[in-house]
Amino acid sequence: APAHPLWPEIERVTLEQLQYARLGVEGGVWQLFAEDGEMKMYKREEEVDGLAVDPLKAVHTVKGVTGREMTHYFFSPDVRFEWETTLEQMKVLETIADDTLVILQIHKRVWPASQRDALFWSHVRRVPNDTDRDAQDIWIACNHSTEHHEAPSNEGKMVRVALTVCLVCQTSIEPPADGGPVTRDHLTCKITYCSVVNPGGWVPTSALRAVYKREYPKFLKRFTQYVKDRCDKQPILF
Ligand SMILES: CCCCCc1ccc(-c2ccc(S(=O)(=O)CCO)cc2)cc1[C@H]1C[C@H]1c1ccccn1
Repeated sequence: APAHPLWPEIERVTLEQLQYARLGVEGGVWQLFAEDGEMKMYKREEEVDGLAVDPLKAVHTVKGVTGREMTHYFFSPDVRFEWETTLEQMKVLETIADDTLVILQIHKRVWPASQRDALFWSHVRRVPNDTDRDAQDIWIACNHSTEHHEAPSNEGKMVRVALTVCLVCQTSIEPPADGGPVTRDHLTCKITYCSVVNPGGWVPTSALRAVYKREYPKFLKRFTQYVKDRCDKQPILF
């Protein structure tokens, strides 16, 4: 494993997020707040220092793509502006490895709040499925706020959010009955997207919850559709 000062934290947080995502939405603590076809979005209403920091967990089933493809496009900075509509600027501050980056993102201002930026490490990895041998491996992409000497301190211009986000994907293959080749029609990708965003500075709770209710379903729907479109007619990446 690369000898980088962030590596122990990246390893710990990524595996913690994997366990957190795999807990699903049992326990009755999660409130369903949006549904669209296979996509179900849950939240928990929590406040930290009077700020709404509502953990979010979404589950979705997407046909025709693999978990490797889904997490690849989520991780890749090159395509982020294709699907992230709230992004104004993005800069890769450090390439720690080909699967690990430090990224600074400036998001569009969301009225009535002041503009926000996010500084985080981003990591993607394949995790062998330890419970079900003949299942496909699990793929996880994880973004977690970090410090970085190259990130400009905004001199009060921008408010920095704190976030931990993960996208966990499990691919299933239903092989064709006639023993023919596996095509995208035989693929199903089960997705769990988790996010906890601390807005970093005061936003009226009602306004923030309205933004979450509007932005998160749009974001996950647009992102997953983007991956389906990109993968259509392309060779399958398992
Ligand atoms: C008044 C709003 C204050 C908080 C604004 C804010 C900033 C960043 C983020 C955010 C940052 C990263 C990610 S990601 O999953 O890592 C993908 C890469 O971009 C996801 C969401 C969210 C929000 C909250 C609006 C909410 C919102 C929700 C989904 C989309 C846009 N805005």
